[in-house]
Amino acid sequence: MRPFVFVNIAMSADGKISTKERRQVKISGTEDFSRVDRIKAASDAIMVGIGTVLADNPSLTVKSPDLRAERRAGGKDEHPIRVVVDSAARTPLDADILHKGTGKRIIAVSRKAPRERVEALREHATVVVTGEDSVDLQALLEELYRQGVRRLMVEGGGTLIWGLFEQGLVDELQTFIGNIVIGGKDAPTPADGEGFLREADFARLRLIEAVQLDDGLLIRWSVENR
Ligand SMILES: NC(=O)c1ccc[n+]([C@@H]2O[C@H](COP(=O)([O-])OP(=O)(O)OC[C@H]3O[C@@H](n4cnc5c(N)ncnc54)[C@H](O)[C@@H]3O)[C@@H](O)[C@H]2O)c1
Ligand SMILES: Nc1nc(=O)c(N)c(NC[C@H](O)[C@H](O)[C@H](O)COP(=O)(O)O)[nH]1
Repeated sequence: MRPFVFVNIAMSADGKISTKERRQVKISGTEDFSRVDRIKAASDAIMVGIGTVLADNPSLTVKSPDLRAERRAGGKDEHPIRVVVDSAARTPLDADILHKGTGKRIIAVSRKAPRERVEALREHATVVVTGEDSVDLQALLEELYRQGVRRLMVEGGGTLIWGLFEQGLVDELQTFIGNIVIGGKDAPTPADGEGFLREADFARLRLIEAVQLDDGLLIRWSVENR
């Protein structure tokens, strides 16, 4: 058993999620950022790849005091469990995700992660070890389910999202398309990695809704062939 997995990503009108130097850019406007806060508050856990932690240093906390109060009233921690997929245990010990806000953190590493890094991270987070060279995403999702996670939000980046699509582990995709053009053939996109080679393998989506937010468009799809 695994949680319901939905990906939320913001991309430019030309399909990029950051600049080619992986510098974070503001793609969402205020309406989309408050929507992101709401769907985060409605999730049991939120997951990112180590590339995103190193590039953006996100805290992944719920920003609205009202939404945090609602979670507390429902008997939950103020913030969802924060999960980093980090095969080689490279999460910096001073990363905001380890220090900002209360609640549980999980760092998922592989068996090749250096033992001293893993021990240092254990001071701040629960460390889950799966996979040989890179984290076994299926096994990680099963472990999150065992820990009570039923609804998991994935916030990127493109490498982790590709890994989840490649293995048929995504149930829903929410893409906000913002009103900027970033350009650059090497700028990250919502699903990077190798990409599917055969049409038969493509993830197939069904449109749930498309709504205007600010000067952009939010599109929600369910994944049909997971
Ligand atoms: N616009 C947005 O909504 C948004 C959101 C998040 C990140 N970003 C951008 O994305 C970029 C970072 O993306 P990225 O692709 O470099 O890194 P990422 O966040 O996707 O992390 C990739 C890492 O995940 C780890 N990983 C471990 N096991 C894996 C597996 N089985 N499959 C896949 N990955 C595995 C690997 O160590 C890999 O290096 C940054 O530029 C950031 O600003 C944008
Ligand atoms: N939805 C969204 N729109 C954007 O325009 C943008 N740049 C991100 N980027 C994702 C980023 O990696 C972090 O998830 C957020 O910046 C949250 O980080 P904080 O919790 O505020 O520290 N996400």
